[in-house]
Amino acid sequence: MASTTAPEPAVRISGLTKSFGPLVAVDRLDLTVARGEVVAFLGPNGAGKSTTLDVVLGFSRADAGTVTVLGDAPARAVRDGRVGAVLQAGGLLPDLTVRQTLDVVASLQCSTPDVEAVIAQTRLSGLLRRKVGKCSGGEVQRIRLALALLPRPELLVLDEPTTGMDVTARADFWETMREATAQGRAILFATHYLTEAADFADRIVIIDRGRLVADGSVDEIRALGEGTTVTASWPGLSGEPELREALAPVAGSLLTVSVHGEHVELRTTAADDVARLLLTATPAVHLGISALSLDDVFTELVAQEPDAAPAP
Ligand SMILES: Nc1ncnc2c1ncn2[C@@H]1O[C@H](COP(=O)(O)OP(=O)(O)OP(=O)(O)O)[C@@H](O)[C@H]1O
Repeated sequence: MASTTAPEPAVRISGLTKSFGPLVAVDRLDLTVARGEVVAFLGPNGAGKSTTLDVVLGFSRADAGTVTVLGDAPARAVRDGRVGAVLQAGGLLPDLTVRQTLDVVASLQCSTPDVEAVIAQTRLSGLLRRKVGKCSGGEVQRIRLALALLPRPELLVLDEPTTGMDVTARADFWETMREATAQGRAILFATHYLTEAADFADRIVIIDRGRLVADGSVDEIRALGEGTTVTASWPGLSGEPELREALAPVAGSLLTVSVHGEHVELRTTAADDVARLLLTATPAVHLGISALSLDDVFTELVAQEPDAAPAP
């Protein structure tokens, strides 16, 4: 039940477990999305994102744990029009125009949606007479977004909404999202694109093999990656042993070392010392120092899960 003083979060997932036969797709997952918060849900293929979102949307039931949406059972919150979803597949009739599609869906709603406002928000006014079957992938996702916004939902759930779009279409979709969601509704979106997570979300949640591996702001996630990357060219370098020998005084600071021909790449907790040594005591040139990218951190986080994945 929603309280008048302290509203329940948009999504509260506690100990969610969901298996398919012997495969544990989601394993004791805890995740909360506050009202008005925008959360990106990341993980490699098969990590359990869609399985989790299916439970949040009431399409399937948890084997264990609890999920509430806006303080209610997921299926009920969805039925009451409090949740909008943008999914990848299904649901649209190719022979209807965009206008007809919006009108039909609007006519099925309990409340009277402001169709014109949604058309403006999702920049569909130039497409209204086009048949849905003739729209591009990016345009179809904008139509789906418009349909999801019609009931003015308090929570929007998007499952990889920009997959398959080119860079321009993706940027356009998120720009539209930004305008369409300026009203402070909560958003939970699954994505494979770290940049859109970093650009659009307040918080990033990463899962791997059904388990939570990181949950925090973009800066907090980035800070999980230890060290700084130092790159250089070393003309005539014979191999990694020669590099390691030269760096012996700072060996304790080295996290990773890789050598590709004359190209050297290191991760270290003492970038200045390593850089000084490379430039003064070795033939290395073209030195570069950079913070770890979000991609580096993501790769590291999902690679270091200790448990073996269940057999497929
Ligand atoms: N209905 C199902 N029956 C059997 N196995 C399933 C079913 N749905 C999902 N799985 C399995 O559960 C695991 C998690 O799948 P899920 O689709 O949730 O991952 P995901 O993180 O959304 O992946 P992707 O990024 O590739 O979409 C995968 O191993 C998948 O094969």
